[in-house]
Amino acid sequence: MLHVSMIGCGAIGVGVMELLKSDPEVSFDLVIVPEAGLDAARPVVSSLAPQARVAARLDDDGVRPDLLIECAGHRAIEEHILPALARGIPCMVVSVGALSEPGLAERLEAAARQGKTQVQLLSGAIGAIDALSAAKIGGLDSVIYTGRKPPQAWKDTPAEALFALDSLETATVIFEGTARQAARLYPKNANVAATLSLAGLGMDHTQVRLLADPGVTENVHHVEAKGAFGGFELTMRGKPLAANPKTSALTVFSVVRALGNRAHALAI
Ligand SMILES: NC(=O)C1=CN([C@@H]2O[C@H](COP(=O)(O)OP(=O)(O)OC[C@H]3O[C@@H](n4cnc5c(N)ncnc54)[C@H](O)[C@@H]3O)[C@@H](O)[C@H]2O)C=CC1
Ligand SMILES: O=C([O-])CC(=O)C(=O)O
Repeated sequence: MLHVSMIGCGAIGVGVMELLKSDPEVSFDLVIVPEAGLDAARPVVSSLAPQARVAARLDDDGVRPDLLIECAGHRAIEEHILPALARGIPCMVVSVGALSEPGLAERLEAAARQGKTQVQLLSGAIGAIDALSAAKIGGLDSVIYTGRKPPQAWKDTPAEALFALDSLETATVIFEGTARQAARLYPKNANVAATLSLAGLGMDHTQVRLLADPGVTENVHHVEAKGAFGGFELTMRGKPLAANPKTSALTVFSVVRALGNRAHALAI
């Protein structure tokens, strides 16, 4: 039985608890949300994981989880993942875009080394991370990522001030630049760009284009990679979650897969 503490009780966290509620090998013991979200989270958690407590932080002296998983947002890495790693608790992270902040990847590595443990960055909404990180070993020449989402998925981002999202009639490039710039400007939409960079050519050499496209209903991720291995092209058409159109449903499934791979006897 894998005893899991989870940070976040939003679109991803709820989806993950729903899918794992009848898995006898995974137990959610604690769900961490900010102080202001405790009352809202309690009834949701008690219906999906009745054994779980809801709290604003991991206990300093309580029972240690086998695994701490972040499904919350960039700030949660600083607040919860770094100290847990230093205490030796293995962690998984879904808000990979946070690692675009200079020095954070190195601090995560240092904390994990201090705690003699490991932090796993999950593939989330994108596929072929295994192929890309293997290709990197032989040498990569270029990685180009194009993210295309319906205009409403760019609400509450800098694109809202720059483009009339509600009345766009054609696909519009809202950002073009490096993965590092994309992750800084569009943190909730640039996790994929950051994940591809960390697996491949790095934040400053992975090219990114982001589009608001009234012609799509899905979150479309396109990757073109070339290198000593040859090349690949990948197009993912991710259905957005009803609870959060910025998040593709595959992100939930990727968390469930990662937890299953830790908990079950056969991993794939
Ligand atoms: N790697 C990938 O492909 C993807 C990663 N993500 C990441 O996952 C995160 C969560 O996504 P959703 O569940 O859709 O968001 P959401 O907004 O529906 O839920 C976020 C939850 O985390 C909690 N939370 C926020 N900050 C926190 C903190 N500092 N400490 C503890 N709890 C905190 C909120 O109260 C809420 O319960 C996003 O912010 C994004 O960074 C999202 C989509 C794809
Ligand atoms: O499609 C998704 O779930 C989210 C996304 O684009 C990202 O964070 O890069």
